Amino acid sequence: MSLQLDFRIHRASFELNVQLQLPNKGVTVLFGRSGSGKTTLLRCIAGLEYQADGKLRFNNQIWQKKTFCLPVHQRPLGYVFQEASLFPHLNVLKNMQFGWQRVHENKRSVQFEEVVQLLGLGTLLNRYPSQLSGGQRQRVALGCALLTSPELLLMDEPMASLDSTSKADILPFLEMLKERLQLPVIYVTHSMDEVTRLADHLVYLQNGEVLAQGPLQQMLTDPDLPFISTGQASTVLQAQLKSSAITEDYLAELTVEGQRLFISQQDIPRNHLPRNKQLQTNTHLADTKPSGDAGSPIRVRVMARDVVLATSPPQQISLLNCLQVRVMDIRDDNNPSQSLVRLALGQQIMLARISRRSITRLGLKPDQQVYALIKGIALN
Ligand SMILES: Nc1ncnc2c1ncn2[C@@H]1O[C@H](COP(=O)(O)OP(=O)(O)OP(=O)(O)O)[C@@H](O)[C@H]1O
Repeated sequence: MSLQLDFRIHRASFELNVQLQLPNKGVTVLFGRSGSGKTTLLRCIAGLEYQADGKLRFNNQIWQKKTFCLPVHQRPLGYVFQEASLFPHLNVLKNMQFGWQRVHENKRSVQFEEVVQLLGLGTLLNRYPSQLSGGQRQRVALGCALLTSPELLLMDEPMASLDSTSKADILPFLEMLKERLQLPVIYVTHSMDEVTRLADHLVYLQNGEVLAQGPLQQMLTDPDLPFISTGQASTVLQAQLKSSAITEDYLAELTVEGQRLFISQQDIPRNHLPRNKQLQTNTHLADTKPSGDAGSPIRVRVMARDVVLATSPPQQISLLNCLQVRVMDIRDDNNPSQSLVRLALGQQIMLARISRRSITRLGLKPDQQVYALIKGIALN
């Protein structure tokens, strides 16, 4: 079960040549610089690029081959664009009913009320698009796409036109959507924040070709890819929230590879918090239904620059998190005073950016057991 594609497009100043097999679950992010071909590839999948030569198979359905191209409207997909495209003369309810009513009852994979609740749209149903903020419009556009009961959701930089407050508003909804609906999503962005919050699988496009693809953590820590050499170098740890996790001082206790990790309660997605703690945080999600699944996986982004290394566990120190890790390798950084250390934490990989002087002073070497110290407030 997957999406298999093989596309070529020749334009005067651009060529796309992409062969991919993508997982049919979770969020696949198409990442790359401006002009690398992300939108073009998404449009090929939707059937909107009429010059595209190639093949496309979604699960057991052939959407395109040499002699055949399934028309766009017959592909079971939803498409969310950079700018929400809503009917201006219809209120939110009618906009959402438009696609919903066109799907036969037997073919509906979501309930109308479920989508309204999931996206927190209950209080907006009587408003017209002109009376909505950019983030609210995008939530409605997403709702409209979901109500067509798609088997695949395509999202092209859905937050690119939003300010940072609206982005922060909408990201938790996307996280919840990903968790609640078993709907594969292909998502275009060049925001590392969105990548680390949403991606399960990452495809790195460069000049119309796939430079690399793979699971998120593997891609973010791959020494041959540009991610580790940026100032934003980070990794995403897969952790679990303990069931009695929220402490009296508003920290959440997680476990990662059998070790304890504390982060601020406010950085836990609201739907992961035990129910009695849910109203204390993220109040903009108040009209969505929480799941409260303690023990469910939580991703924690750790920036390489926020990790301190020690050869013995420090005493009397304010840092909350001290993880036992093994040095995998040490590489020169773009900044000549710095080194980038890859660390094995059980089956997972972390990054630390520390000075070359500290590497020498501590005598750090591959395979050495060390302690990675991270401030709780540096994690989210
Ligand atoms: N309709 C078109 N006709 C001709 N060239 C096009 C057309 N659409 C896009 N291009 C070119 O194709 C290349 C890939 O464009 P595309 O929009 O897919 O890139 P992108 O990675 O999505 O970029 P961005 O991140 O800026 O949105 C670019 O060089 C662009 O100028």
